[in-house]
Amino acid sequence: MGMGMMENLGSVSTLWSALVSVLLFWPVVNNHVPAGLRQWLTTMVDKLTSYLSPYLHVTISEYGHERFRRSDFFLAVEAYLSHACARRARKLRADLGKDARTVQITVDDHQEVTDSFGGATIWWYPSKKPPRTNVISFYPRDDDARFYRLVFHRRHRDLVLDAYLPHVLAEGRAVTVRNRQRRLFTNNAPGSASPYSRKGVWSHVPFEHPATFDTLAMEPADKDAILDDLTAFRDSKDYYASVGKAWKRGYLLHGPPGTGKSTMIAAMANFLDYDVYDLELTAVKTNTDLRKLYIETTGKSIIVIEDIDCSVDLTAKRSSDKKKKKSSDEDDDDKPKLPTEQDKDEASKVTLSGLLNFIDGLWSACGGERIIIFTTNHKEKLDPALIRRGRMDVHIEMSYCRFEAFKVLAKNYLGVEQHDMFAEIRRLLEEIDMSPADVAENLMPKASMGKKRDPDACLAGLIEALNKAKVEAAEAAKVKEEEEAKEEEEAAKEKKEDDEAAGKVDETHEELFVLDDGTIYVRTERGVVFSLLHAYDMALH
Ligand SMILES: Nc1ncnc2c1ncn2[C@@H]1O[C@H](COP(=O)(O)OP(=O)(O)OP(=O)(O)O)[C@@H](O)[C@H]1O
Ligand SMILES: [Mg+2]
Repeated sequence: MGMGMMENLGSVSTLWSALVSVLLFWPVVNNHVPAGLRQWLTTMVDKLTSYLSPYLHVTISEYGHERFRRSDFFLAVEAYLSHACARRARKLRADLGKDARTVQITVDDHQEVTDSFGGATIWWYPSKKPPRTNVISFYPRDDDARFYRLVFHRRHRDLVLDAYLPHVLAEGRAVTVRNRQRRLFTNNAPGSASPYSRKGVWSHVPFEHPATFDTLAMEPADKDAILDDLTAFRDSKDYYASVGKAWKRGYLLHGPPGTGKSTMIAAMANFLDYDVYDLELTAVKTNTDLRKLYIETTGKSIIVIEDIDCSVDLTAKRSSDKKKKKSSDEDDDDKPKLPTEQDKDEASKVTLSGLLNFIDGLWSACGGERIIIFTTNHKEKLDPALIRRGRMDVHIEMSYCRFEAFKVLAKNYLGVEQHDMFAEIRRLLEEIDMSPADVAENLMPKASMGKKRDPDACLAGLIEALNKAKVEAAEAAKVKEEEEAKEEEEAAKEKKEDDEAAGKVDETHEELFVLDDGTIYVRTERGVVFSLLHAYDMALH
C-alpha cells in the first residue's frame, strides 16, 4: 500500500518533470517542428494540462457567434463585474456615469477579479486576444477581440454553470438598467470605419434634452391621447407577442416648421426613458448599411428619421427601372457589360423598398421595443406605401399655436396662468397662423428689457407681433390673389390665341350634331346653327 503510494507519487513527479520540460522547450519545438506535428503536440499538451489541472475555464467573448452585434452576455458580465467586484480589483478604469455626474468604475483589462458564490471561488480575467503577428489577416477585427475568462475548480462545475452564470446574467442586466445613461446616437459617416473594423456604426453622446410633455405646447386632448398610446405601447410586450406582431410602433409627425416636432421626440424619449437614434439617411450608402444600422440599435429606443421627404429619393426605384429597360433595348450585342458609374451610383442608394424593409421587414423584429419616428413638413409628398397604417401607426399633426397651446407656453415662459391680455391674444391666435416657435420667441425676455421677466411687456410684444403678422398675411394674400388673377387672365389669353391658331371659330361649338342626311351641324353659344362646311369657310376668311 505504502509502496503503491510511493510509486504513484513517483509517476506523478515524472509526469510533472516531463510536462515542465515540454513547457520549457515549447518555443524551440514550436519553431522547428513541422506544422502538422506541432498541431498534434499542442492538442496533446492542452489535453495533458487539462487532465492535470483541477480548474475549468469558460470564455465569454465580446462578439459571440452573432457576428453582427456585441454579445448580450458579454455586456452583462461587464456590468456585473463593475458592480459586484470592481472594488476588489487593483487596477480600475473610471468613466463618467449616469448624467455625467457620477463616476462609474469598471475593471481594467488584464485584471484578475475574484468573486465568491455559494462557497465557490471564481476568478475572472478580462483580457484581449493578442494580435496574431504571424498570420496575415483580412479581418483586423480579430486583433482586438476582448473576452472574459472565468476559472473555477471542477468540483463546482454544476454550481457555476447552472446557478452562477444565470445569476451573473440577471444581475448584470439589472445593473445595466439601473445605471443607464440615456444616449443620443448618430450614424457614422460612411468610410470612417473600415467594413471589417469593430468600431460601431453608431456614435453617441449623453442624451440631455430637457423637453417634457409638460412643457410641450399643444391641445391637451391630443397630448393625452399620445401619452396614453405611448404608455400602452410600453406595457404591452405580451400583447404584441400574442397577436404575432413585432414589438414596435411607427409615428409620423408632420406639420409646418417650428411647430415642435423635434421637441416632441425629445419629450417622448424622456417620458419613456428610451435612447434616441437619430438616423441621418443621406449618410447611409446602401440598403445593407441601413439594415446593419438597425441591427446595432438596442431595445428601448426611438429611431428618428427627420425630414424624410428630403432624405430619400423616393423615385429612385422607378427611374432606375426605366433606365434598365432603355439600356436593354439598346443592347444589341450579347456581350456582358460592366456597370457604368451611373449604374453603380443607383445601386448604392437607399431606396424606398430598402426603407420599407427597414421599418417592417423580417429584420425589424430583432430585439423589439422600438419606436420609429419620421418627421416631415410635407406629408403629401410621401409615398402612401411608406406611411400606411402598420408602418406608421400614428399620424400626429403638429400645427400652429392656438390658445390652449399658448397657455402652456405662457405658463412655461412667464409663469402666468391668467392675464387681461389673454382674451385678445385668444382672438388673434384664432385667425392667425403662428408657429409655437415664434410665439415662444416673443415670450422670451428681450435684451432691451434687461434680465427681468416682465409678463406685461412680453404679452404686449406678442400682441404687436401677431398684429404685424396679420397685416403681413393680409398683404401676402392680396399679392397672391392679384398674381392668380393675372395668371388666369394670361392663361385665357393664351388659350384664345391657341384656338384661333388651330382654326377654330370663337363663339362656336356649343355642340356638334349629325343629321340623318350625314351633314354635320354646329350649334353656337348663341343658338345659331350652321353646317360644318360653312364653319370651315368662316374660319378661312
Ligand atoms: N409645441 C411646442 N411646445 C413648446 N415649444 C415649442 C413647440 N414648438 C416649438 N417650440 C419651440 O420652438 C423651437 C423649435 O421647435 P422644433 O425644433 O421642435 O420644431 P420642428 O417642428 O422640429 O421644426 P422643423 O420642421 O423646422 O424641424 C424649440 O426649441 C421649442 O423651444
Ligand atoms: Mg425639427
